[in-house]
Amino acid sequence: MEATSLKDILDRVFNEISEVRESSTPRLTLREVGTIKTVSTGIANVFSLPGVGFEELIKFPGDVYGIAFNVDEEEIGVVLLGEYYHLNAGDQVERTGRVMDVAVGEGLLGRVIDPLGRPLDGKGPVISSKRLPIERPSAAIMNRSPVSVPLQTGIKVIDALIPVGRGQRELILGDRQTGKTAIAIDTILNQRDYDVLCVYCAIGQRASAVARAVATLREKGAMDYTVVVVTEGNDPSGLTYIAPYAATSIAEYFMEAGRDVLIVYDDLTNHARAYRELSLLLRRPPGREAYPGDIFYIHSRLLERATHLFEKLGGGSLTALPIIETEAQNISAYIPTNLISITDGQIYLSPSLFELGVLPAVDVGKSVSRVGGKAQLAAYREVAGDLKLAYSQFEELEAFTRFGARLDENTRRIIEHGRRIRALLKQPESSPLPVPDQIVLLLALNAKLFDSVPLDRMEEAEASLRRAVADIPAEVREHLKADAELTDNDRKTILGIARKALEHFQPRAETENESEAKAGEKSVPESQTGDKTGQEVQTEGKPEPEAEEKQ
Ligand SMILES: Nc1ncnc2c1ncn2[C@@H]1O[C@H](COP(=O)(O)OP(=O)(O)OP(=O)(O)O)[C@@H](O)[C@H]1O
Repeated sequence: MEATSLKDILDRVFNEISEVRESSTPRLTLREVGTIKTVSTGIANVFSLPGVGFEELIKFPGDVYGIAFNVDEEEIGVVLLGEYYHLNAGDQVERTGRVMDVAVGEGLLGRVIDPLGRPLDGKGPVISSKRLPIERPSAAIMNRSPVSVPLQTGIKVIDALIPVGRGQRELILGDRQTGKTAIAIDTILNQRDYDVLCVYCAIGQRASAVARAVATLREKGAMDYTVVVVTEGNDPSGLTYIAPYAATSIAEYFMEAGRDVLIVYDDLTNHARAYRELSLLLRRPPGREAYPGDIFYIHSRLLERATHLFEKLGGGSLTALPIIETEAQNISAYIPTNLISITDGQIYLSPSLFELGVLPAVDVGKSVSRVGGKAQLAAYREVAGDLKLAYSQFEELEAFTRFGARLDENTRRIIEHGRRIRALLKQPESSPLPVPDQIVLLLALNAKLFDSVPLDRMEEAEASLRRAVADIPAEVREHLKADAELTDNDRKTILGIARKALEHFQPRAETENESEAKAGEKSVPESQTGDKTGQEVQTEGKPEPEAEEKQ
């Protein structure tokens, strides 16, 4: 009995000792540590990290991370994502075994963050339960659905003549200060009524420009459905380089959850420059304009992620509006041509139109939307064809008026109509127009109801017609919003209301006294001029700054 109990005791003690031994066995984790060889602007060369993978995240002292970009046998070129002034040759760095990822989720809506997900708006930490890698493969062709739903920008000239569809990539390009950001921000503002989430990615922008954009979004209540990802001009180039990829992952999370998303990259010129800087510092061979050979690939793999997913994958979409700055209107420079060939169309902003006060300064002749037309609402399609034709005819003929040439009646009419089109397509910043208002204005314009309105009263006439939109019966207004052809009855009702709203803007008939007074002043009164001359074209309405300054 005693012997058994002694054996039991010994067994128990033995078991306990083994348990203690097992639990106290230190868990060994492998840490691969390398050493900094050199540090330069935004770049570090590291050696003794033989197992590192391409684009792996490397941890530097002071909680700074870097991405392994050049992976050679002897050393690794690392792009730094933070301040590097405290780093020295000889410092130790560590492999992390993971690639760069970013926090995603609903908690990001309304926030201003940097590409690493750090808050910049002073509203505390960003709440998110999921992270996605910043570089992800784009959707397979079989998972993509055709672009079929319009993305209303609320900007008349774009919605009517250069329509954008959900899932499309439409480039906005133009010289500096031509209103590129304004178009993108207005498009975001207009998404409030359409349940489209937005991501605005400011890449290497001036802090004041970013602050202005965020203030506009906040003031107009657009931050509720927008995420702003910011890198400023003085941020490390590495951070600027990863910004659009991180922003796209944030947008893709929503798209994969079945939502429609709009992403703005403002602008990819700064992105290309940051990549060029990094590549030159990493001693990659420079090519055209000193850009590295894979400059096309960095933008194509980014924009390829914009798409419209199939219904079985949730049917979400990601529409991309990349922005590019041109120099001296040179749209055939390297980066603009790359982007033009990657995207499904471009909106070109002309500095000369901007100077003439034609805002937004969209040059319709140089702008195109390759897939948006298929997604355009039927009511727009009805007006767009005539409008485009009339406008391009006008642009061709406008040159003649500069020389004060005598114009026949038909040409004069085309020019007068074109001037009304140009005046009506003007639109102030931050005031996107609802679809019914746009279609009513464009129908009236096509029906030449504006042609007798003096040019200096066009704004007033437009406002009057917009007020009259409220008088349009609800079922007709629904037709305008729905993707349905307008019936003859709809058209008649709309034009009837438009005629009434515009009747006060017809040129004032001269009273007898006024005519007599004029007759006294001039030997040949204007009303007696037989044919309409070029001089008359220039004196009608307000003197035309467009025609004069273009000389
Ligand atoms: N439709 C408009 N109506 C009135 N002003 C406008 C309009 N569009 C743009 N502007 C004004 O034009 C100026 C330039 O606009 P914006 O900053 O959008 O241009 P940008 O091309 O993005 O400039 P940058 O080259 O600095 O990025 C701003 O002062 C803006 O307020």
